[in-house]
Amino acid sequence: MSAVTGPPAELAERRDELTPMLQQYVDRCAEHDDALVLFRVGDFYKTFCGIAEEVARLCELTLIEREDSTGTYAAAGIPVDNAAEYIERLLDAGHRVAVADQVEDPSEASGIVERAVTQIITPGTVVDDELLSPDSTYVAAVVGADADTGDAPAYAVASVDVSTGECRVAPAADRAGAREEVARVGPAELISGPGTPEVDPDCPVTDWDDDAFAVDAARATLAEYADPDRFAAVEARAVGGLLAYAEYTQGDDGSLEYVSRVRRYDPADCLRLDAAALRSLELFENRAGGDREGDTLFETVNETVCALGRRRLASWLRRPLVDRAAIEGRLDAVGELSTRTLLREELRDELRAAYDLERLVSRVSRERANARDLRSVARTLSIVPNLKAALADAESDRLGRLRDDLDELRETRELIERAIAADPPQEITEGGVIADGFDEELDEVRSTEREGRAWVADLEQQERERTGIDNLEVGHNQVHGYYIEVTDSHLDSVPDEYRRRQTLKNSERFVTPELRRREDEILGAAERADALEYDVFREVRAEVAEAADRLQGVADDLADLDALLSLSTVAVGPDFCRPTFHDGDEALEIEAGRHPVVARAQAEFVPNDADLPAGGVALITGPNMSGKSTYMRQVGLIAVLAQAGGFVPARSASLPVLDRVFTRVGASDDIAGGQSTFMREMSELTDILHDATEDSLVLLDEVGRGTSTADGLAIARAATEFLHDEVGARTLFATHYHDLTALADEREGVFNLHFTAIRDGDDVTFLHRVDDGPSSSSYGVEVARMAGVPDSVVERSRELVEATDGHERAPAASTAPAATDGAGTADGESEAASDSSTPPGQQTLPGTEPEGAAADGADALAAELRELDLARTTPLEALNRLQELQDRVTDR
Ligand SMILES: Nc1ncnc2c1ncn2[C@@H]1O[C@H](COP(=O)(O)OP(=O)(O)OP(=O)(O)O)[C@@H](O)[C@H]1O
Repeated sequence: MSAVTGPPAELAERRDELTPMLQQYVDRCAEHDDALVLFRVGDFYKTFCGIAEEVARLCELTLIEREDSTGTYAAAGIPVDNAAEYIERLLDAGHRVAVADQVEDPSEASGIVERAVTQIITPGTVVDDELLSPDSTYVAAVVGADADTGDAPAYAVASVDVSTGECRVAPAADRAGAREEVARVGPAELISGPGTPEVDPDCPVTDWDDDAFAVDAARATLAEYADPDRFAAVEARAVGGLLAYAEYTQGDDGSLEYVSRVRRYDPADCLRLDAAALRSLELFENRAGGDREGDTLFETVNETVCALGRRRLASWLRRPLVDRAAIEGRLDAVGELSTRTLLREELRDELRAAYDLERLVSRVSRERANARDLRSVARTLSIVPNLKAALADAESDRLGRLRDDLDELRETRELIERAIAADPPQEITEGGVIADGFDEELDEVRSTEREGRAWVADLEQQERERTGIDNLEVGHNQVHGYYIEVTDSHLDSVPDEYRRRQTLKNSERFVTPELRRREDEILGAAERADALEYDVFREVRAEVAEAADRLQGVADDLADLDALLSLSTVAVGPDFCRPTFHDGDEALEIEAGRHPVVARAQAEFVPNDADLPAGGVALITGPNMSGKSTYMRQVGLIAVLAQAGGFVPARSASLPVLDRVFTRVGASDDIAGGQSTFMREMSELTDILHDATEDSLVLLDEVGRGTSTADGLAIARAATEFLHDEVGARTLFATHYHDLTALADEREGVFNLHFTAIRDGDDVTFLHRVDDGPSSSSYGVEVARMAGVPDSVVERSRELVEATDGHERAPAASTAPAATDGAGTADGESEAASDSSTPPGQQTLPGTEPEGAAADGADALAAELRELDLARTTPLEALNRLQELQDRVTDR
């Protein structure tokens, strides 16, 4: 119960004195004390007291005083007709919403109409179309095994999309694995009970009844959807507890019949991307936290034409394949579609007409579908024969299978087309829903109604002729029904059987016994027709619901086809190629690769090659903004896209099947996210060092930068050595620690790459081209010079850097097992062997004493100099900073 939810105190304490309506409100609030209760009164959802204040504040509604015999209360009302828009605001503010609807027909109620909560709307369980984005919306639960029983697996992560019925559960070996799976699912809401571990999700967490996660209760819930014996205890608890929650949120509807399959899956069966990788590769969100069109890999390659395909493509990118045959299967289909332009466009045109069949079917099963929804089901089914025909000569296995599997569901479609009116209204209780000719009884009743109306329509003319009153009129109003109106000047001509009904200013209104009889007949028939239509509609809907599984099968196939078409549409773009895969012992080779997102926005994008042998570690140096991160991400994205079954932006790509892509983006790059602490950096590094395998791709960007230079360098070096010596993962490591480049001479398989910039007068041009070998270490000072720093200061900086270079290699080398000859420095100069007497982290500066306080000062100075981020420093700042440093050196 939050501060504002639960029964308002001023009402609850005197419940018995309240009006019956407010008593009901208090009761519903008490039953749902964790949600804001919206209480249906007429055309509004009303709220009272504290809840009203909160709702009025968040929805910018007027707070009114409601007065009755028992007192005055604050009240606010949300109009039922556009409730969705307001409910969305309440959800965004972190609330849950319980909708209490009238569950009795007001005309039949004795006393106050009974209201019950029919739906609880939470961020992860919305089913209302108006509140749903086209993307998947999951609610998830994580459960840990009971430590005493030593059950395996240790954790399970369950997720369900209540709007489509997609439900899955995955085992996880440890909490990190569970956390990673939650990140991959990306739920809108996470359910937690006392036994559930903390996994820091990026979404609201809802406390949920602990009992639901107890193994017996959970198995009992699960038994309604799947055979509980297929699941380990911890999996059954996670998915059973979660489904119980989903049922609870759907109020009266109870069991979610359309959850027809609960799938178990193993996260290791896909290319694993943890939260850090999803974020830094910008798969679904750019690092600024948005998903602006074109800013993410997903938006860049999303050419789907229907919601089904959009969600499918997202799930393929979130979980790329690791099974080579399955990858090749998708690539074959993408390849075929990419070369057959006409077929591709024909299929896409057909799919544009597809509605969101998954969600429609779930609405049909939940008895929430209206007549328009059924028409949309039929419309979607009507494209199936065309798709099958278009795919008749498809050659690839995958497309052939799709063609053969696609189920036309002819009977279901015909049933809907025969039964439902062509353009039915939104409401299913007000008639006009069922087509003529479908139900005999309905047809009869309708014809009675039609005849009656025709008789009335003719009456005016007939009576004018019979009575000779030429301005006699037949009309209708709500109160008196049909009447015959005669102006006062003609009252003499009114026949005897006319009965007076109403006197107006200049006229009188009459009825006749026959008109009354006809009226009753019309009204009776209309009412009967509405009731009949409703019954017939429900029967038709129930019959369609019987085919729910088959319809979901069609939805599945349409989703696959749209996703394949999307990948093939991207594949025909300039310079995309089909990747090839090898067993993993060969190099990851990319020729003229491009970053799919950056290259799309940048016409002048410079393609780059990559050649990373098994176990190879590439150390990438180069000035800020030269393209290091882009290059590394581009390798990662090409791998992800390829394993999702897509063509890749390169001239050629020969790839291993990766098991995971790890990324660690250094502090400076993450600052925008506001969450870059050194601690976080290290814990992500720990995960990588623990979990990477020789089939993994590791992308490290400026690791160690969040701490002092010496520590950072030591950590970066040790981590690189570990990855190379112990793990054997393919690694790309972008670093500003120039000293790290010496590792290339010590370890086979470690090599240097660099990015350069060239100077032309005052202009710096970044080539964005990757080249072999390390970059020049004196680049920072060059930038300072270009920025206009005075010559004397630049000269002094150069001296300091050279001196530092000469000595700083000592600590780095001293951590390596083998002594080094110090060759292969930045400038290509050979340096003397390191001074092994210099302690780690200490440098000697020319013109200063090598010992004591002065040496410490020089150390600090050198460290500060190296940490200067020149690409992000304005000339003025640089000048001031150098002045400050110079002052310090001169004072000494
Ligand atoms: N291959 C390329 N062709 C054209 N432009 C590129 C290329 N690679 C990167 N760029 C451009 O250069 C900018 C900087 O690239 P990137 O962030 O990769 O540099 P960086 O070397 O990692 O910088 P830092 O060290 O500051 O993190 C990018 O935003 C992009 O616009």
